[in-house]
Amino acid sequence: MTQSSAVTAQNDSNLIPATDLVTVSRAVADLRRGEIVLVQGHDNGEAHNVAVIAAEPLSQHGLQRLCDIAGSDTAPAIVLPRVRAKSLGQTAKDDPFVAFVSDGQSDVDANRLGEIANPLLDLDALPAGEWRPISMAENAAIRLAKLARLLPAVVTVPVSADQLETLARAQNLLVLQSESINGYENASAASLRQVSEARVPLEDAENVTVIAFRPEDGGQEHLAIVIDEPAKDKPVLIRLHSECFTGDLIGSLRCDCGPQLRGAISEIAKSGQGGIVLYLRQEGRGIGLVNKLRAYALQDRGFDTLDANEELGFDADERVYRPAAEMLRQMGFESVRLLTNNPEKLTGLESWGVTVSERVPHKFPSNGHNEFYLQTKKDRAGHLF
Ligand SMILES: Nc1nc2c(ncn2[C@@H]2O[C@H](COP(=O)(O)OP(=O)(O)OP(=O)(O)O)[C@@H](O)[C@H]2O)c(=O)[nH]1
Ligand SMILES: [Zn+2]
Repeated sequence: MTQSSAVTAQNDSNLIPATDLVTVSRAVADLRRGEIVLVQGHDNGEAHNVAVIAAEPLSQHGLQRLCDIAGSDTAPAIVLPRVRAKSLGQTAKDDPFVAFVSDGQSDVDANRLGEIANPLLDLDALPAGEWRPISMAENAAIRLAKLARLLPAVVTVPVSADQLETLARAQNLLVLQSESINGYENASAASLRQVSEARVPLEDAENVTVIAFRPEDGGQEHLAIVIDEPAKDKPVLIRLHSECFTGDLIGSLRCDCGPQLRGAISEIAKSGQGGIVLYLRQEGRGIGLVNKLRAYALQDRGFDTLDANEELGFDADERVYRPAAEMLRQMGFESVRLLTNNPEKLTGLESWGVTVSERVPHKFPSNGHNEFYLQTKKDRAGHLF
């Protein structure tokens, strides 16, 4: 499969421009290293911009810079998932995220805010202050923290339009539109292009080509593991496999990912018709490895796999399937037989134009450690075991 056999750019007028895609990707890196980014938004027709720093990592120096932007009369807000806010005593609001503003800047300390944001810590009372709904820009900032695979919690201060330009120039800070952040995942998926391929014989399938697809913003590559030479004019047997460092690489028994990955490769090889495993870089159902380890710590305290995600401020499943659909399209496959027990993968692929002609069950025996995990997927996530 060569690049020339494939790409015809997807005509999608709703996509954000490539320049915005790159800016969001740069902002993800800034947030991860504790830098401030500036986010523009509007609520009820009125501009509301914020300077944002991630609650993780949060240094006193970074927080001080944010307070300097705000001026001495304005305390920063910490934006938290509702579930965390509830555990800290907030009661009224039902929005998924809410902001807490303490009465004075003197109460604000980076360690304290870091503790407030950390759902693994039990805390006593908050400083005096009040809760308020979040703005569009703060909502986008939470999205950015999720894209950065950080805890979905940020610290913000308001910034006027004039101040925004001055700050961007004087402190070399990135300015982002909320719409660009919200449109990032789609545009990044649509921008995937084949960048390399090689033959990689595997233990369970000798005739294998691994093809790497990279998004234009330089984000993580997704991989197509093409087994034998599947025909393009009939439904191809595929598996969508979401990255799982613990299960795929070190043999974790907490999940069923390792057996599912190896099992899919051998089942496709045995079919004699060829097929594809798409290895998608959405570790931990899209929350990232570090947050998955946090979710495991919560599961060790009694939360199930779905509630643990939500306790951290994520959806139970944050995965997207446009990258998979885009890779299939570029390789010339329109219709698939999908190895899965997860109905969301069927609807996810179909919503991006791939025909799923059949679901092929993909169940493996439990191992003495993952019974509750599998049972939860069946009982609560609708998995078809
Ligand atoms: N957040 C979180 N992610 C987990 C947990 N256990 C496994 N995962 C992740 O879940 C994903 C496993 O997904 P898959 O095996 O592709 O899909 P599935 O939803 O189980 O559906 P199937 O196709 O039926 O296997 C991987 O990204 C794992 O890292 C957990 O307890 N918490
Ligand atoms: Zn796993």
